[in-house]
Amino acid sequence: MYQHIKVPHEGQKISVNSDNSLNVPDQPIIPYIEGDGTGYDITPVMIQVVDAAVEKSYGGRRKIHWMEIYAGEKSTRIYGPDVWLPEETLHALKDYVVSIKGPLTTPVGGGIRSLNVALRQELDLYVCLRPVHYFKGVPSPVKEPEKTEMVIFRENSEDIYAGIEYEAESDKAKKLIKFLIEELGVTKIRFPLTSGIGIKPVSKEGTERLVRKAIQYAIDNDKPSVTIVHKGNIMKYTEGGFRDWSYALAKNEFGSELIDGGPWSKIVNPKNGKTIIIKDSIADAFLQQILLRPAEYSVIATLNLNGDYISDALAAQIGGIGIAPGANLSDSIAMFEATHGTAPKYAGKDYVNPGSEILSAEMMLRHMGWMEAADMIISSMEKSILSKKVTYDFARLMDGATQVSCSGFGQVMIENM
Ligand SMILES: NC(=O)C1=CN([C@@H]2O[C@H](COP(=O)(O)OP(=O)(O)OC[C@H]3O[C@@H](n4cnc5c(N)ncnc54)[C@H](OP(=O)(O)O)[C@@H]3O)[C@@H](O)[C@H]2O)C=CC1
Ligand SMILES: O=C(O)CCC(=O)C(=O)O
Ligand SMILES: [Mg+2]
Repeated sequence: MYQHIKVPHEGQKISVNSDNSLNVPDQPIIPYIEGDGTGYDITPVMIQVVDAAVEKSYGGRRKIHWMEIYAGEKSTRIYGPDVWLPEETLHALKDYVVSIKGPLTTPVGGGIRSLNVALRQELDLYVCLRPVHYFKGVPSPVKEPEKTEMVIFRENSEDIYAGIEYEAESDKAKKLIKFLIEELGVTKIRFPLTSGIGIKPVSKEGTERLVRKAIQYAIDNDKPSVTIVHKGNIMKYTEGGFRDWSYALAKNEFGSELIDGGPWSKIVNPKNGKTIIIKDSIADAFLQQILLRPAEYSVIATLNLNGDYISDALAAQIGGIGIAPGANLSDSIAMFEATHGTAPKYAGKDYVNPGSEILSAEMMLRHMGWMEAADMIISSMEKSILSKKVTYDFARLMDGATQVSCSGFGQVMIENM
């Protein structure tokens, strides 16, 4: 029994088999978090579009029973002023296996730590999967946006997102800095008395489980390369470790062989005999390469902070974060969410592009094996963009566009199914 979550009277739970495959009933209960800011605008539109795609694909045989669960500002209104992430929300996310969320606000500087990061850590959703795909007709700042076709595997559980950070001049910062200086002989903290200090854990296990998924994805989806993106020249034992453990995993688990003495290597895709190149790129150089030579990159495996930056940069190349979906995955649990945040200046105005959240739901439907409904969302998104009835973010860059609201774009999508 939940305190505030109302379980729908109809519908069943999705369950997980011992091999981590899913049992998806025809009438699953799917928990959703509305989200802060523009979450209020985009989440209902996403639900309407998904319901329409499911209804049109399966004629009533299949139906999602949505179950609202709470986090962020809405949670503090329902559970009490300090309850940002109720225990029962975590319980429902685990128990119902597949879920979707809107964006949640994180204050800069002080205040609560990120609820988005907390959800990923609590549920050990160690893969942040963010496909970057160009839809024809979307205005883009690059000349050939269709050449940007990548899938980001962002490590989602460690790096500086672990939140081990101490405020400048606090007792803990002083203690840690003293330890570094006196016990480890550190001499390079330039201003020890006024430094805030953070710790960046990056592990072999954490790297391996992420990169294993990225390489397997390349195999399953016939991709030509996996690029390990890191800043291992500067952060030798964290980002450099990530690179070295990644190459080692490719060799030990996928039988990769060095190309011209390495470190690049190649594996043979067991499914079709084609070559998959395993390569690496230093993060700063990578960020200019994706603009200049995007066609050379396909699957990207990277650490948490790099993945955060790269996600928004690549989204911009294909038209912006209004159309950038994502998933947070463990071996069994999946929580889908857009790449963008709460865009507070537009909150409650029925204004922003619901495309990222809708495409995140499309990924969710595909994850559930509901391919027809997922395909219908993709084809309707394509038609809707080509019809030039689009939200402000596209309309301001498109010749001859008709600007529609957030809910208006949802209606356009439903009409195009
Ligand atoms: N997973 C999550 O829940 C995430 C949460 N956040 C949180 O969101 C809050 C705001 O972060 P901020 O840095 O402003 O980043 P946002 O992603 O919220 O917004 C930045 C800009 O991106 C554009 N944008 C965002 N969403 C949309 C949309 N749906 N349609 C069209 N354009 C969009 C807008 O650009 P323009 O001004 O050009 O119109 C907006 O000003 C912070 O508290 C942050 O921590 C951030 C990222 C992810
Ligand atoms: O947690 C946050 O507020 C920001 C998260 C973020 O930017 C992301 O996941 O891409
Ligand atoms: Mg981000």
